[in-house]
Formats: sequence, C-alpha cells, structure tokens
Amino acid sequence: MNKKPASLLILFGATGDLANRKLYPSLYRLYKKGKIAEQFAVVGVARRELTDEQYQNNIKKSILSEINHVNECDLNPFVSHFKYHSHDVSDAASYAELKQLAEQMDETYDLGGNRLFYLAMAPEFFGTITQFLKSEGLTDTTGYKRVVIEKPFGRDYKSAEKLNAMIRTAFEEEEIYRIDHYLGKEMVQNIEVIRFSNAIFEPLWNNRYISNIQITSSETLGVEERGRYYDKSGALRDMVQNHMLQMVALLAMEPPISLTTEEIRSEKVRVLRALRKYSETEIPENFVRGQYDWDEKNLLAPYREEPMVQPDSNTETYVAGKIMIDNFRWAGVPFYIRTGKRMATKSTKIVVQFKDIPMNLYYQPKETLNPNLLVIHIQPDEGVTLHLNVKKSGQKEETKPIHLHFSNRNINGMNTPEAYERLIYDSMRGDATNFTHWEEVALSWKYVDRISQVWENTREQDFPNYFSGTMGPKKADELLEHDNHIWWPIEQFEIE
Ligand SMILES: NC(=O)C1=CN([C@@H]2O[C@H](COP(=O)(O)OP(=O)(O)OC[C@H]3O[C@@H](n4cnc5c(N)ncnc54)[C@H](OP(=O)(O)O)[C@@H]3O)[C@@H](O)[C@H]2O)C=CC1
Ligand SMILES: O=C1O[C@H](COP(=O)(O)O)[C@@H](O)[C@H](O)[C@H]1O
Repeated sequence: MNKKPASLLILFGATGDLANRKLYPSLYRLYKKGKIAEQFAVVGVARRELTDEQYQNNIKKSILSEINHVNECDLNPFVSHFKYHSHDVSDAASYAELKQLAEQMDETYDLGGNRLFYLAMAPEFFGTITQFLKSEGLTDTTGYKRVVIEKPFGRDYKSAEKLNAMIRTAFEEEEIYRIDHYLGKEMVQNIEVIRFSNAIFEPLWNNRYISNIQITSSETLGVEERGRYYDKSGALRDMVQNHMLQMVALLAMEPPISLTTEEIRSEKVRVLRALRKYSETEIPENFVRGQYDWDEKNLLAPYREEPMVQPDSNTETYVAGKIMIDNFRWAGVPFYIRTGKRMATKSTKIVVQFKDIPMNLYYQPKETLNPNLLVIHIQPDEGVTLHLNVKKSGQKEETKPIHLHFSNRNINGMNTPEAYERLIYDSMRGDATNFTHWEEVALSWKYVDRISQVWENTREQDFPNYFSGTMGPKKADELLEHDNHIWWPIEQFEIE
C-alpha cells in the first residue's frame, strides 16, 4: 500500500460543520506529518459563492480554531492545494465544470487520476451525487475512484438497502468507504490487539471465564442544533446501529485468520449474524429507552424543549440493552450496552467482568472480593486498567483491590491521531478495514429495526424519565439487577 498516496479529494459539503471541525484539521495534520505531500489536492463543493481565496481563508480559520500553536503563515503552502467550486448537487449541469476542474487539478498535482469523493452532506443527497458522478463522467478516470460516505447510512434496513443500490450503480462495494468514526479511535482499534496479542486474555475470552461485558458511551451534551435530524433518529439509530454494535462485534469476533480487511470483516459479520433476535414481547424486557428531562437545578432544558424537537416527542435520547450472542463462545454471556445524551459524564468505556473464582479462600464477612475487571478506556482517557485483588499489608490474610493501569497519553505524551485523520488517510491508501461493509450495515439495521418497530408502536408513557446529568433511567439499573449484575461506575474509573 502506498504510504504517500496521490489523491484528488472532491469534498461535497465543503462549507459544513463536519468539514470545518474535523476534515480540514485532519488533512492538515496528515500534511504536517508528511503522510500527504505535494501530490494531493482538494476541490471543495457547496452551494454558496466563494472565491478560492475566501475558501482557503475559511480553511485556515478552521485549523487555527481546532489546533493549538499553529502559525497562520505556515498554513499557506497547505491551503494552496485547495480550490472551491460553487455547485448545487441536484443540478446536473454543474458536474461538467467540476469534471474540468478535477482534470485540471489532476494535471497540476500529478495525481494519476486518483479520485476520492467525500460526501460530507445530508444523507438525502448521497444517492443523487453518486448517480451524477457516474452519469456526468467524473467516475471515468484512469486512477482509482472511491466514495467516502458519512453517516447515517439509511434510517432502517429498507432505506439503507435502497441507498446502497443507488451507490452501487456508480461504485463497486470495495470502492465504498462507509464511515463509522468509532472505528478510527485509537482504543477501539486496540481491542483486537489487546485480545489477540496477549496470551493471558485469549484463553479466558469466552463464556467459561467472562461473566458479562459492559459498553458505555455517555455524552454530557444534549442534541444542541441537531434536533431536526435527531428527533427522527433517536439514540438507537444514532449510536447503537453503528458504533455500539461495531464495538460488540470487535469484542466478540473470532480471531481472523489474517489481518486483512476481508478476514476481519467476515469475522465481524459472523458475530452480527449470531445476535439473538428478540421477539416483540422480549424487547421491552431486554431494551430500555430514556429521554432526558431538566437537570436537578433546572438550568438545562429538557429534550422536548430543545429547538426543532416535537413537544410531545417519543424519541429516545438514551438506550440500554442486553445483547446476547448465540454462538459457542458467548452462549449465556450478556453484552450490556448503554448510550445517551445529557448523562453525568462524557466517556466511552468497556468493562469486561470475569467470573468469580470457584472458592474464595479470602472471604471476609465484612468485605467482598471484587471480581477481576478489564477496563478498556476509549475516551476521553485512552488506556487499559486491570482490576486485581492483592494481600493487604500486615499479618492477616486480607485482600484489597488494586488497579494496574496503562495510559496511552502518558506514554506518548501527546494526543493520539484524531479518528478522522486515520480514516481519511486509510481511504486514500485504499485500506477499508476500519470502514463498514454493506453486510455489517445490513445486519445491524435488521437487528435495530426490530427494536425501533416495537418502540414506534408503543409510546413510552414515562418520558421524560431521567434527569440531565445522571447515568440514565432507573429501569436501566433494573435491567442488570434482574441478572444480579450492576453497571460498573465508569465515571469513577479514570486512569490515575
Ligand atoms: N457535524 C458533525 O460533527 C458530524 C456530521 N456527520 C455527518 O456529516 C454530514 C454533514 O454534516 P454537517 O457538516 O454537520 O452538515 P452541515 O449542515 O453543517 O453542512 C452541509 C453542507 O452541505 C452543503 N449543501 C447543502 N445543500 C447543498 C446542495 N444542494 N448542493 C451543494 N451543497 C449543499 C452546505 O453548504 P451550502 O449551504 O453552501 O450549500 C454545507 O457545506 C451529514 O451526513 C452528517 O450526518 C457525521 C458525524 C458528525
Ligand atoms: O455519530 C455520532 O457520534 C457522536 C458521539 O461521538 P464521540 O466520538 O464524541 O463519542 C454523537 O454525539 C452523535 O450524536 C452521533 O451522531
């Protein structure tokens, strides 16, 4: 794989929030690290009228506001690779000019006809753009052609299938890079490494030794300005269909026979195929929904009072669920997931709880022996903690819990690459491992659709049912209590 790939990136949605906050800063970091060099160029596309100079100034602003210690003048050589094309993507006529510009940039920067179309726009445009790219000849190129698609990829299986069929008229499956930005996170990528490169974990990684696995992705923010999208989506579609199920798949998959894209994806697909399909009556017993209310001091508005949200909205801003994987390795082991907005802490953590030892020689009536936990800290802190029991100093045979920590930040002394930085680079190099294959998307939607159909047909009478600033509704605790488990207090599990 080429380490310094020559590419023309045609960015649809060049004036949008994602481009400004994530994509330009990530491209700049790649440039600074020398991962993209002289043979790269970007054509930004959006409707508003901008000169190239105005566009380049906007890019500078976005980089200066996202990255510290950057000198504005140092950005000039970088932004000189960017051109702007004002264009309404629904208008076929505009594509001819875009094609000309692409050819010109290709020649100027010697890009070998390699084209990466990045669709950072509202999903209703994804199908239209890809079809015009083909009909207007932009995909007829001498180099590679790839399309990077932002989320959401549909709002259920049916719409995702329709969208996929439209995209497939212009691109082959291996040319489609569906973004799930969690797959670009350092510690999500570390799940496989922790599992498959440590002899002490892999033999224990099954239903004989693991009691349950808990995945929490909690946010403190509410829906902010995204009420229009979010109220039609909800936490199940927004977070569970993609990020949470991807983490489940990485935790549960069999070791792939090699680390190729195809082998890893096919193992993830096997996990998604084994997810237990709950019946209509089992869904309320295994999945809990929540919607945020005021915070206890009444300072933050409840979900139903957020802009562009229906005042009687039945949309969930929180989901907790018990996922069962019906295969030989995982039979009987619950994978508990929870995710929500306006929770007590911004944190993504995985807690692997090992089973208790068969006979506890150190049992003291007043103390419990804590189970061994392996905590994978995805964000904001990045690392791994192993919870063990050791002897308390002194004469008596008493135990105390201790934590062995590994912190990524402390070792590197710097932030690990932003997820988008890796994913853009991977898409330029043609490495699709950390993007989702259609089969994964399809199976995840089919799983989630069964739950959303039940929720859409039955209004939740309790909404709103959790205060902002808490870890979610009481029913989510009851879900685990029913199995004699508790949610581990991840808000206290920081790496010291
Ligand atoms: N923002 C984020 O943090 C995240 C966003 N995403 C996804 O990324 C995508 C983009 O999101 P975001 O950047 O927030 O959206 P914005 O609404 O901020 O940006 C939309 C962009 O599309 C352009 N646009 C709109 N209509 C047209 C049109 N008809 N023709 C050409 N350009 C058009 C807009 O520019 P103009 O008005 O000038 O035409 C603007 O550049 C979405 O799919 C979203 O779900 C995913 C994860 C996080
Ligand atoms: O995809 C999404 O993810 C973000 C959370 O991402 P994170 O990297 O900050 O954990 C979420 O806020 C957003 O609603 C969702 O669309």
